[in-house]
Formats: sequence, C-alpha cells, structure tokens
Amino acid sequence: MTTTITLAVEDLDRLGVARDLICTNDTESVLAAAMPTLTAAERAALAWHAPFSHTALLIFPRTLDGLRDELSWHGIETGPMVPSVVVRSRLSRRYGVPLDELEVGILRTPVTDGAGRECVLEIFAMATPPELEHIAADERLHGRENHFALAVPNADPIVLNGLRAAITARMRPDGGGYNGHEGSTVLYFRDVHQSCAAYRRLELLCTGEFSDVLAAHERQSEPGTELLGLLTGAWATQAIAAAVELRLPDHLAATSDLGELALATGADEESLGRLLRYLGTLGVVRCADGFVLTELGTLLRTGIEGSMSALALMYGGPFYRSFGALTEAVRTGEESFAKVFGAHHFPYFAEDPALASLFHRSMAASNAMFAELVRTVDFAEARLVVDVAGGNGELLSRVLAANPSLSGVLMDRPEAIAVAEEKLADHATRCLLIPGDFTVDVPRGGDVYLLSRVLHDWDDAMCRTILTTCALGMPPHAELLIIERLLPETDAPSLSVPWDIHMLCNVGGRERTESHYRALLADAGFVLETVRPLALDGYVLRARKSV
Ligand SMILES: C[S@@+](CC[C@H](N)C(=O)[O-])C[C@H]1O[C@@H](n2cnc3c(N)ncnc32)[C@H](O)[C@@H]1O
Repeated sequence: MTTTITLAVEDLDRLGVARDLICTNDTESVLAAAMPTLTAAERAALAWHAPFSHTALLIFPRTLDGLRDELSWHGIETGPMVPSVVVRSRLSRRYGVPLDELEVGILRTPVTDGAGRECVLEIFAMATPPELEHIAADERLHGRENHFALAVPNADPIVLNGLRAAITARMRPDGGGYNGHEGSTVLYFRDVHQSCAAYRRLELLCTGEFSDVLAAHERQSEPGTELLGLLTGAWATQAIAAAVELRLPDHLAATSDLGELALATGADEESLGRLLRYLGTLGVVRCADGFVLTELGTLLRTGIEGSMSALALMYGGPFYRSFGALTEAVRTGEESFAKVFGAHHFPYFAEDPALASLFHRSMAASNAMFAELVRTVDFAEARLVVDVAGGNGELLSRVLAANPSLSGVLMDRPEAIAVAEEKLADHATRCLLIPGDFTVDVPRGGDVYLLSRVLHDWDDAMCRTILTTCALGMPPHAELLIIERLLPETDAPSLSVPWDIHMLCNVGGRERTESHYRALLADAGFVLETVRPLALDGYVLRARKSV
C-alpha cells in the first residue's frame, strides 16, 4: 500500500497521547481529575448518568483524502468519515474563515479504557492547505477543540439540565450544537484553570435533538449575558421595592386584571404592565391569563406569616442608598451608612419612629429562623429567658408562646422597646421590657440568654465588650444562645457571604465563621458547646461560662 503523507509528526504524537489517556483512565478517574470538587456521591451519580465515552482532538492533515489509509498505516483503524458541524462552525467563527472554505471531518477508532470498557478516540480532522496553517499552529498551541466526553445514554431534558447544573457548578458552559448528520446534541463546558490540558474541555454527548436545553446552554455560555444579569441586580431590588410601595402584592391577591390593578395602585396601566412583566422574569408573579403572585411573591404581601414586605422597602430604601457608597466602605473599612446619612444606623433610626418601626418589622422577615429555634431548643429546664437586644420582640414572643411556664425579659434601646411592647402584649403578665445598653449591663437572674443577630452588627472589640457584659450579668448555670449566620469555612454557598457585605456597609459589622465566634466567646469566658443549623442559613450557637 502506498500512503500519501498528509499528517505532521506532532499530530501523530498528540494522537498517541490522547489514546494513552483513554487506556490509563476510566470514568471515575476522569471525573476526579476534571472536577476535583465533586463529592463521591456526585461522582457516582455523574458516572451513572454520563459515563466516560471518548477523548477528542483536532488534527491538521493537508487534505482529508487518504487520511483513513494513513492512520491505518500507523495502526489507527477508523470507521467512515462523518462531516463535522459543530467544530467546523466554531472554527469558522473563531478565525473568520467562511464555512464553505473549511472542510472538517470526524473519524473514530475504538480504544479500551483502564476499566476494560469500550471507548472511542474521536479524531477531528481539518483539511489544512498552507493558507490555513495559522489555524493549525494556534489550535495545536491552545487545544481549544480537544475534549473528553461523557455520553448520556438515556438523555431527556430533565436529566440533561440536572447534569448541566452539576457540571456548571465546576466548569463554565462553552456552547454546543446539534449534528444533524449523526442526530446528536453536544454541550461543551470549559475550565481554563484546569492544570491538565486534557481535562480543560468537557463534552456532554447525547443522542437526539434537545433544542431548548441547547438554547439555554448557549445563552449561558455567553459570559456577557451572565454578567449583565449580575449588573442589573439592583434593578431587581428596586422593581420589588416599587411593587411593595404600590402594594401590588396585596392587590394581586384580590385581582389578576391589569386595569383593576392599575386603578387599585394608582399607577399608569402600561407602565404597571411592564413592571409586572419584569417581576414575572424574577419569579415574583406569573404572567399567564392575567397576573398572579407566585409562592415567592406571596411573601411580599403584608400581614402574612414570614412577610418580607418591610424588608423589601428597607433594602430598596435606606440600605439601597448606603449600598450605593459600598466602594467607600471597602476603601476605608468603615460603614457607608454613616457617611450617607450622617449617623450610625441605630441612632439615625431612633430619630425617626416610622423608620425605626420599618426596620424592626423588616427584622421579622427572618421569622422562619426563629420558628425553627423554638421547635428545636428545649426550654423545659428554664424559668426565665433574657433576650438581650431583642428588637421588636418577635423571637421572645415565640419562645414565650411555645413555653407557657416561662417568663421573659427583653432589653433593648428605648425606641425598640416601644415597638416590642405591641408584639409582646399577649404575654404582658410574664414579660418585662427594659430599656438598656448591652455595653453596660444585662438583666440578671436569667437561665437562658438570647443574643440574636446582635454580634454581626459590631467589630470584634465591641463583640468582646457585649459578651463580657453578658458573662458578668449571667448566673453561673445560665446558657447563652447566639443566633447568627455563619460564614462557611469552605466555599459552600451561604447567605452569610452577601450579608457580610451588607453588615460592612450598613453597620460596620461582619459575619463570622464558627471558629471566629468560638474565639470571641473564649475571650469573654465562654465555652461554645454546640452549633446547630436553623432556617435561612442561620445557626444557633449554645455556650456556657467556662468554670
Ligand atoms: C439587628 S437587631 C436584632 C434584633 C433582634 N435580636 C432580632 O434578632 O430580630 C440589633 C438590635 O440591637 C439593638 N441595639 C443596638 N445597640 C444597642 C445597645 N447599645 N444596647 C442594647 N441594644 C442595642 C438594636 O436596637 C436592635 O434592636
């Protein structure tokens, strides 16, 4: 057999490396190398839904004619060549070469993986006349079309979206396409930080056409789209706050008709329709035949359990303005609230009863945290519970309601006491409200002391002062319950991460890790005994005075 030499030596070497990668690996090792942060359970699930199927690389013969013979001569037996659709169009876009001037084919050869499974080495071949040699040089250097593939044997949109979510948490979506010649859909992902070049690009391969999944994947692949979504986060805050200001969620509970909603809210009908459409994309309302609140949007109604309407006004109002000066807070390490409003937020709100009331009502938006605390903490041994800086009394009223033999004391600044009196009216016979300052003293004689969402308002020095004051005022047997969000010690997602910035901006405080709180408690003479999770990423930290 005479064979025309069309292949460069370096492409032959690259073929050898790609084949070795298959022979020396299996699904488990490929997933572990490509996505090291997958847990063992996630790895097993991925392996089940999408086992390793092939590696692919792009080579650059001068012509595609005779390529199969030449590969065979080198011991690589391939099946018939199939035209490439996805890689060809990506190359065309990347290098600005018209599609009809690019010839790209796909060849496949079977290779057994390290676990004895039949896999494939997929060879993309681009016919490379001298005028396209620059593409070869660039692609060999960057290997942008090389990938390893996981095949999804039983693909459906639900499975594919689940796989996409799991992979997207580790690798960025990187386009995809449908190859009509083969009837297969491919979704690509990339990780430019992956140290091993062979694992920088992943292909999820499935039989069938999944145009909706593909469209979502391609949209997500455009980093600009994602960034625009983030950049307009403030618009979402304002749209929700505007809806609450117009009492739209309350009116939506009564009517779904735009005209009636416009009348009820006193808004311009067309503009209200546009706001509702945006709220629809945010998942707050459903726009079908008229407008209805979603479950999420229902939380924006007033007067319902867990209402977040006051919080929406707070975040769209005063805290929105202080967030506008975040750069200054980051630059100086000092709260921007005081710069914008001329005073720290507690004294500033104290001067304005309506604002103080809005703040205390907004704190009640985290009721779910308190509900869980009351369900899970046993107060049976306690006779008196002291809520230090108890705010509007939401937590204490729940604790007292669930424990009829318990008495309570709430201490806070005078303006908070006024708000708490109303909340605690039902328990007036067994509840005392005391204005006070936690840097000076706390009420004596309690069995349990609550310090809920107080420490995160302050820097470490102030936290030590507050905790030391508590330690001095608490009887030896008393227990301290701290309720806070905890910054994760790993990169696990948590609401505490954005709230940490909120604390910086608005009070000059911070969220902390468990070990940070443990150290602060130790400084004040406490031992942290247990840490239990609550709703909304909250935690209850139970501590006692060290003996
Ligand atoms: C973030 S709020 C938490 C309120 C309540 N514990 C809760 O979890 O809803 C912080 C509270 O600390 C109170 N506070 C601020 N400075 C205080 C001080 N020096 N002495 C007592 N309470 C204070 C505020 O009035 C406010 O009610």
